[in-house]
Amino acid sequence: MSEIVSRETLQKLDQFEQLVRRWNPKINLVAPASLNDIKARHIEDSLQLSQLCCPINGRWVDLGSGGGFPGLVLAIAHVEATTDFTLVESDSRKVAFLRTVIRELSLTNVNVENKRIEELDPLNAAYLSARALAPLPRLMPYLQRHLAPEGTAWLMKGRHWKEEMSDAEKEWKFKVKAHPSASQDGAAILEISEVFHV
Ligand SMILES: C[S@@+](CC[C@H](N)C(=O)[O-])C[C@H]1O[C@@H](n2cnc3c(N)ncnc32)[C@H](O)[C@@H]1O
Repeated sequence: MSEIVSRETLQKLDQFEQLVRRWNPKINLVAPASLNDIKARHIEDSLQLSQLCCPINGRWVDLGSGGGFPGLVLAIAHVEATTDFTLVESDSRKVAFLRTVIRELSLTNVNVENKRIEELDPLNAAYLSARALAPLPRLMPYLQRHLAPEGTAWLMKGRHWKEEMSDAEKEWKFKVKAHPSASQDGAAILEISEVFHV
């Protein structure tokens, strides 16, 4: 990880990791079994998007952020002026955690929407991300509603991504490129654009 981010970013990611550890017993931000390996399982996993999408230019919206993966990790790694991040999370306890991190790390490029995705006005995002939120067919309406016409979604999927894609293709037309995930055998990051309901 140290090869891809600056020393200041590494320090902030360490602070973030400490906060996850502190809050996790209360609100289960990550599975307790993965707590010993937060860096590889959650932080570096999230940073894969940074490598795929760089440079980021425009509004990034992370749906169902939970403990901040991948949206808050990306906001910590991308403080450039051309980018701003919105984290959408319906669980108020997780929102309290996300806002605490934002305050303690003095992040100015990220805000949190404490709402259900379905309740939001269209967000016109240049980038949308979602990790462990829902199967692809359930994500497609969110993409159609919240992606800007030229926008791209980056969906972090487990090993059943091919079946999810076949299911989604029954009702949706979209452009897709599958990038193998470095974190888990068989997992993929789906880059999706030009979404239309059939
Ligand atoms: C399994 S967690 C994944 C969290 C995070 N993305 C990660 O990878 O660790 C899914 C999160 O999405 C939130 N969520 C689920 N459905 C939602 C909805 N319709 N609108 C907003 N947030 C939602 C849940 O509260 C939960 O925090």
